[in-house]
Amino acid sequence: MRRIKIFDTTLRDGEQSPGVALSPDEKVAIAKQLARLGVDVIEAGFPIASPGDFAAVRRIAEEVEGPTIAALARTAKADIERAAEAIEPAARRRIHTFIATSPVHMEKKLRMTPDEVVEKAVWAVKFARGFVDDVEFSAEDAGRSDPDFLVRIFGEAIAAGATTINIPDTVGYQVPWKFAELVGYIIENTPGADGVDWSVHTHDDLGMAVVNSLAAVRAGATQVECTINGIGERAGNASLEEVVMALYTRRDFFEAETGVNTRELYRTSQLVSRLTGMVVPPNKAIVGRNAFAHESGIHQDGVLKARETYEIMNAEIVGREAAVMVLGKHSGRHAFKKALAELGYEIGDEELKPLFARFKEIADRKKQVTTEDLIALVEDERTRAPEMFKLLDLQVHSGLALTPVATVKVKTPDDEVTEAATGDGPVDAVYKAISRAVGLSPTLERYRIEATTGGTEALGEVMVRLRQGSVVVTGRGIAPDIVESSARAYLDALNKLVSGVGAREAIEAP
Ligand SMILES: CC(=O)SCCNC(=O)CCNC(=O)[C@H](O)C(C)(C)COP(=O)(O)OP(=O)(O)OC[C@H]1O[C@@H](n2cnc3c(N)ncnc32)[C@H](O)[C@@H]1OP(=O)(O)O
Ligand SMILES: CC(C)C(=O)C(=O)O
Repeated sequence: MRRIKIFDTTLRDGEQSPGVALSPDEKVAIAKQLARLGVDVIEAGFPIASPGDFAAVRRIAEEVEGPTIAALARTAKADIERAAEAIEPAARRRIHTFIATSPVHMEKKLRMTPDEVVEKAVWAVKFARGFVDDVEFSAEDAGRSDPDFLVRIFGEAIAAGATTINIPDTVGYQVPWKFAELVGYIIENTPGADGVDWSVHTHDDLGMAVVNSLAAVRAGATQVECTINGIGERAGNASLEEVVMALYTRRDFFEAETGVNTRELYRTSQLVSRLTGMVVPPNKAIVGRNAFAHESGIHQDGVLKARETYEIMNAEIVGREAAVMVLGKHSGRHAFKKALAELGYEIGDEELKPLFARFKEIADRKKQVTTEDLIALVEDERTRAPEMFKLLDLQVHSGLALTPVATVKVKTPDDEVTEAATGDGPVDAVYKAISRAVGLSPTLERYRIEATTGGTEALGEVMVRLRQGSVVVTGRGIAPDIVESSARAYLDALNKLVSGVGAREAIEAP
């Protein structure tokens, strides 16, 4: 196995994400977690950029043990001196100096000739070597640079004392085949190539940062520069967790390993997301909320039978809880039954049928069916009386300047009856319309509504108590729409009243 070094630049290139500014305390907290994660190098910042950045790099150099602490510097005297001063307390320290090598950058931005660029690079590497033994040289925009010019400048940088050579695809222009070709060509042709680490630093402008880094590893790169959650300038950098887990999961192919403790990946991702305020998309590989969740029936059934049918990694290996089954409109009977069994409900095939049908009805109207929804569903179904009256349709009009009016269609033992009524509120109107339809008007003694979970997505669970003479019944109804759950609860109670199921004598107050 080849050992690939992980160079984390969350605190430098990651912090270049628009809208992100970390305080020194926050940077130290992230750096300590990166050390626990086991990265080889932490690029702690760009000390010349600001007094705050200098202070953060300095504190990381003082307080964080384990990884090499690197600081970025242009090929400028003041930058290199400031970087050297900032990392001075670290046990292992690196100065990372860079200059652009693409024609457009040299001509338009730096306004320098290629010869001047080479001269500046050589000078900077030698000057940095005066402070530290570990110097990284990067050819900014290497992805759009002439390969032979890169061979030339890298050869000279190595001769000047650079110990790591970085090939950045600064603007995310590369594609894996071409990038692998470029990296392979450079390593093969640069004098002194064997004595240094070969690094890549890729950006995600075309969504290829990770795959370009992996292609470079195949072509001989020994270090990958990346960030937690893939944050960074513009569309971001190669995501550390994706690079690491790709190398780990496909070690059969890459024949390479990193020193990262993968079980710390999720925790690190959460910390970076919290402190930077950059939300991790739910579908983000490895660390997104859905990365280890299964929603569809066929997948859930497969995973229940053998996890590896739909999982290429265990969630635990990246520090997350085991894969979760999310119940929704695509779920099937196997996952539904398993979820109920986990809640302690022994459900036979006969009972499963109507329960599953109602679950699908609810799931069609609700994004996710929660544990609380399931409990309410089973309890509702189990205490249900034979359906003499069944709700077929319901329409309600209400508003600030409208008298609420409800129209209901109810199936009775003999017929389908449609009735309408007005009321003090939409529920009152519905209850009056149902009473007319079924020819019963018991007293509504109690009405209670609860949301099964928080949020506007919750199912509304309604409980009503009706009284007719000395007989009392309670009814329950649940649905995503609270007027519908009110109607269902009322009809459930009416069914109990006429069937006698669950009916009891009222206890009169003395
Ligand atoms: C690809 C990357 O991600 S590189 C890192 C990018 N990160 C950052 O820029 C964040 C921190 N940057 C900063 O705080 C500021 O840009 C500073 C402090 C570095 C410089 O600020 P200023 O002196 O005001 O210069 P400004 O940023 O406007 O322009 C950059 C200057 O550096 C020069 N420059 C750019 N890269 C290099 C280099 N590698 N070596 C030497 N000079 C360089 C530019 O040509 C320009 O010089 P000029 O003023 O002679 O035209
Ligand atoms: C400084 C270099 C490595 C960089 O960030 C880039 O080229 O994107």
